[in-house]
Amino acid sequence: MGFVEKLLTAARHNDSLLCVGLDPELSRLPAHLQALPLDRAVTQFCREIIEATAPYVCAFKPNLAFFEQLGVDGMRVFQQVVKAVPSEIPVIADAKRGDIGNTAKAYAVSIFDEFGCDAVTVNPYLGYDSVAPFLAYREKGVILLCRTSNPGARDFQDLPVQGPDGQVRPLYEVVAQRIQAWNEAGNCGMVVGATYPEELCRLRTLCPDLPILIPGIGAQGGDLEAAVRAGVDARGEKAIISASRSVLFAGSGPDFAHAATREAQRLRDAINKARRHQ
Ligand SMILES: O=c1ccn([C@@H]2O[C@H](COP(=O)(O)O)[C@@H](O)[C@H]2O)c(=O)[nH]1
Repeated sequence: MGFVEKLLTAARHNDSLLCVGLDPELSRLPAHLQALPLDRAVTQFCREIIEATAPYVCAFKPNLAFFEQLGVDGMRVFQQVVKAVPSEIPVIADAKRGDIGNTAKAYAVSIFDEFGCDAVTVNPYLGYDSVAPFLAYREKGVILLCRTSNPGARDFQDLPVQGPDGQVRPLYEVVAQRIQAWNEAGNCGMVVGATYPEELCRLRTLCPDLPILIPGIGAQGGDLEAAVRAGVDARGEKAIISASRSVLFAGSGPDFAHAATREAQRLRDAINKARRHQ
C-alpha cells in the first residue's frame, strides 16, 4: 500500500487528521525519566506517547533533529521509536533533506530502506534532481516544504518570481506548481504552516488533491479551526494537522502519557468539529 492510501486508511479508521510529532526535547522529559540514561529515557518517553495517542492519530512525525542530538545513540533510538509505531499508522520522518542527487539518494536509502519510514520531508531548494531520488520510491511519501510555519518564511518564500505558466507569483506558489508537476506517481505532499491560513487556503486551491502536512498549531500559535478549514480537500481529508510540544508535554509528571492521551483526543475532536462545519 502506498503512503497516501495508508494515510487515508489510518485517518478514516481513527476518524482523525491529527499527526503527533515526536520531538523529545531533553530538558522537558518528565523528571522520573531524566533519571535514566538519555537513550533509554527518550525511547521510553516516545514509546509511551505512541501507545497513549495511537488511537487518535492519522500519522506520527518524528523529527530527526531530536534523535541526532543524542549523538551515536541517536539513530538506534530513532529506529526503536519508528518500530514502536503500529504498522497501520504511517511514519513521516521530518528530516527536511535537500542535497545533490547522489547524496539525496543516500538519504532516501537511509529513511526508506534502513529505517522503513513511510514518508519524508524534503527541502526543494536544490530543484528536481535533488528530489528525484526520493520520488523514485513510488510507494513512499515525499512531502516538500512549501510555505513553512516560521516568521522567517516570508524572507524568501514571498519573493515574486515567474512561474512555469509565465505568471509572476510568490515563490511558495511556484514551488506548489512544481510539486504538482513532480507528482507523477501520486506520492507528493507539501508542508504549509498553520500560521499562514490565507496562504494555506490559496495553496489548497492550487493543489486540490495533494496531502498537506500542517504544523504550527499549539506552541506556534496557529489557529486550529482556520487551518483545518483551509487545509482539507473537497472531501474533508488529506490535511495532516501536526502537533508536537502541545501533546508531548501536556503533562510533566509520571502521568504524562495520560495527559498526552487527553490532549490528542481533544485535538482530534476539535479538528473533526472544524472539518464537519465547513
Ligand atoms: O514549517 C514547518 C516545518 C516543520 N515544522 C516541524 O513541525 C514540528 C512543530 O512542533 P510544535 O511543537 O507542534 O510547534 C517541529 O518538529 C518542527 O520542526 C514546523 O514547525 N514548521
